[in-house]
Amino acid sequence: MAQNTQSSAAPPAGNEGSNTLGISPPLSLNGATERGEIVLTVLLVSSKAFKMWLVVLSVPLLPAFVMVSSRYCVNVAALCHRALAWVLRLVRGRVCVRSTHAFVFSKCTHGKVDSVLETFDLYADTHPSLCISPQIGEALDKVVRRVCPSRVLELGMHCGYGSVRLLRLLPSSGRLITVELDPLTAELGEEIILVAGFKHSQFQVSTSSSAEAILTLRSVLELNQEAGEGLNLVLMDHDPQQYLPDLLALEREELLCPSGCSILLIYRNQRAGDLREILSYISARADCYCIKSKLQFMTEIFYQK
Ligand SMILES: C[S@@+](CC[C@H](N)C(=O)[O-])C[C@H]1O[C@@H](n2cnc3c(N)ncnc32)[C@H](O)[C@@H]1O
Repeated sequence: MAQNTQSSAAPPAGNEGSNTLGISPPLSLNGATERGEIVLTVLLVSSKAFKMWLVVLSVPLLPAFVMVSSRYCVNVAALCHRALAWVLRLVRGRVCVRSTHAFVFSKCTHGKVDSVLETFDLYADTHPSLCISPQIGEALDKVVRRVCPSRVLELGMHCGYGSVRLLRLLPSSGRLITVELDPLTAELGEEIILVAGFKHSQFQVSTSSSAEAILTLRSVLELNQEAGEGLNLVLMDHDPQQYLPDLLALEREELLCPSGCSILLIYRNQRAGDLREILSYISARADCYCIKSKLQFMTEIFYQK
């Protein structure tokens, strides 16, 4: 029954001008359609002519256009890359130690320090990361090259980026003690330091809070107090709330080299206010402390007794 109803409603073949009921449109409507078609044709023709003129006029400008676009193309591409990287970091949300480790472990060339650092930087380009940035890294390198430390303490190892960066500039007799609160992070970070090619004779990972680690440092470092031995460089990159208590503990335990020790305080997100307490302590202790340099993200203080 339904099939019959449909076939009777279908328009007869060859009657394209009719609607489904077979009724022709009124004459006035046909006229309007024709006028519309004429206007459309005129528009098409004139737009074609316009395009042609545009092409003709732009030919002499082509070399200048190529020059300008090739000059700015790089910047546009870099801008697009940075925008995309920023979006990816935003979307990915939280810092993930396992993901950082897996990326660096699988993509770097094992045994090549520079490759390890570059792979960390590559990861941080498109993922949220707590590792120190290349900008902080370069400032850190400058201090390490100037101080030439033989005993270094890093508080806040994370995935080992800073440790690798420090270790590569230490003299052959140099030693790094690096402290990490979180056991999984400490384990994965230690593996990366080994992947970079360093040996346990050059570094030691202490899996504990900075406060606990400082209490054991004297025996770990096997310091000869009579010879005036101590730490030559301390990198604080853990919890800014702990910077002052840890500095006081290092002093109390007599772990800072009396002939001179540089203490680097890292602060992220330009939150220099985090350092207010420790800096007011330093300025009150002008007898043995001074501020050596202040950067946007790092302050170097110098201790000498
Ligand atoms: C900003 S990340 C350190 C980045 C690292 N220095 C680098 O170069 O990649 C801070 C690390 O400090 C650790 N941490 C936080 N508070 C700590 C504490 N009181 N003692 C030891 N480690 C701590 C965190 O678990 C985290 O892994």
